[in-house]
Amino acid sequence: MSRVKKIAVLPGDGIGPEIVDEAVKVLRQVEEVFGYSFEFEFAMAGGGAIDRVGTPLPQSTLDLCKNSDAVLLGAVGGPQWDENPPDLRPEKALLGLRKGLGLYSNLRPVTLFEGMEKSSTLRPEVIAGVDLVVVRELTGGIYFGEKTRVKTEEGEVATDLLIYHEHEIERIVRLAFQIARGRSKRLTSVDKANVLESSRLWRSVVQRVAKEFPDVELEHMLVDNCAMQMVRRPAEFDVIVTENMFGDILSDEAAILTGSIGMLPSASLGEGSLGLYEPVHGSAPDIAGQGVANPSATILSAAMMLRHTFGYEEAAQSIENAVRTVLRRGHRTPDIALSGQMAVSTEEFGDRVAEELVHFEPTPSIPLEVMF
Ligand SMILES: NC(=O)c1ccc[n+]([C@@H]2O[C@H](COP(=O)([O-])OP(=O)(O)OC[C@H]3O[C@@H](n4cnc5c(N)ncnc54)[C@H](O)[C@@H]3O)[C@@H](O)[C@H]2O)c1
Ligand SMILES: CC(C)[C@H](C(=O)O)[C@@H](O)C(=O)O
Ligand SMILES: [Mg+2]
Repeated sequence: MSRVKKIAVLPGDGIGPEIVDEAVKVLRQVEEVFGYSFEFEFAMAGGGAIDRVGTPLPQSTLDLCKNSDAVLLGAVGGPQWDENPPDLRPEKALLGLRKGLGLYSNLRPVTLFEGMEKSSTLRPEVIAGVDLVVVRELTGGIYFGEKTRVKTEEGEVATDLLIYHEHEIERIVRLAFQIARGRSKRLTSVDKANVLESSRLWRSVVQRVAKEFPDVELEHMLVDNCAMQMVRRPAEFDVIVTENMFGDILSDEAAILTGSIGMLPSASLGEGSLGLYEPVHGSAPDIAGQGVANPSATILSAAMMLRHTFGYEEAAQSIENAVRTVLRRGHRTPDIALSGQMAVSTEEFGDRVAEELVHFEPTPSIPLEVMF
């Protein structure tokens, strides 16, 4: 019997608590079905933490995460904190967690589940066969460079430093090559090397690391072209590796290939086994508290946790298969429901996925599998 795994749970703001509840429900069902044991410890992060204790990422939360096997996060942020000074922004919690836990690689699988073509606003024939992974650098680049804001005679001036060290590029690029090797052996490196020096460094590091992976077909693509190709011929992408901000933007765009931003999970990993698992979307203040948020992204993030941190591959697949089955049966939240179809609530969707786990039978197809 494996030892109890400790999971730090940070529901956060907006729809965060609603979607995290469903992922925890599914993980509890995994305990029942597979005999694993999880210990969930809840903690504050984001806007709620600012309101209660005056900081987005309390030291106690960071310590809990460091002392856990994995972290499950909902989302942070909301309009009530939008005017806060930089250090009192909910998003600081996320950036602090990623940096504080050394989680430099962010895997964002983009999978089109069967029957979901019609849920996207894109034409079904354009998105047919979409199955790609965005590998996003997560602790460097413009998000973490020095920021300044000064008043001058001509008005205010603000700067954000975009800085990359060679070693930061090298480790994420090597991981992306390894992932590509385990999939279809195609890697697209996305940069803006026609303008940015940091991108020229990025490209030269990619070219150097590529020599270790002669079996992987590499292409370089400028980010503006990539944004266009992503909706023109998305099924031709397999693994995309890119820097922090480009990865943020491209992954939201890629979400629409799957039907909704509510479908995209993520894993943030570093050198050790500790990982942070969260949906790609935000706190969706416009639908918070209504019970209509799509919990798939968070449930699928829990599956990624089982795979990447705990090595529970069969249980991870069982969650993915359960989501697939529930969607195929037409149980869908409003963001992905077809017109004329009765949508289910966040809670009902989670219930259905949890019920489906009981009926799991392993299949050889693993669309979300990322090998490294
Ligand atoms: N990881 C995070 O915590 C995270 C990520 C992105 C944005 N944010 C924060 O969230 C807040 C809102 O940001 P935003 O509106 O730009 O992005 P968002 O992702 O929260 O919402 C964008 C749109 O997608 C919809 N949406 C998002 N998740 C959904 C789901 N699970 N089911 C159905 N619909 C869903 C929302 O209703 C909204 O219309 C901001 O404060 C932002 O900084 C947090
Ligand atoms: C909220 C924000 C800091 C965050 C990011 O840009 O990394 C979010 O958009 C994401 O994609 O996880
Ligand atoms: Mg984002």
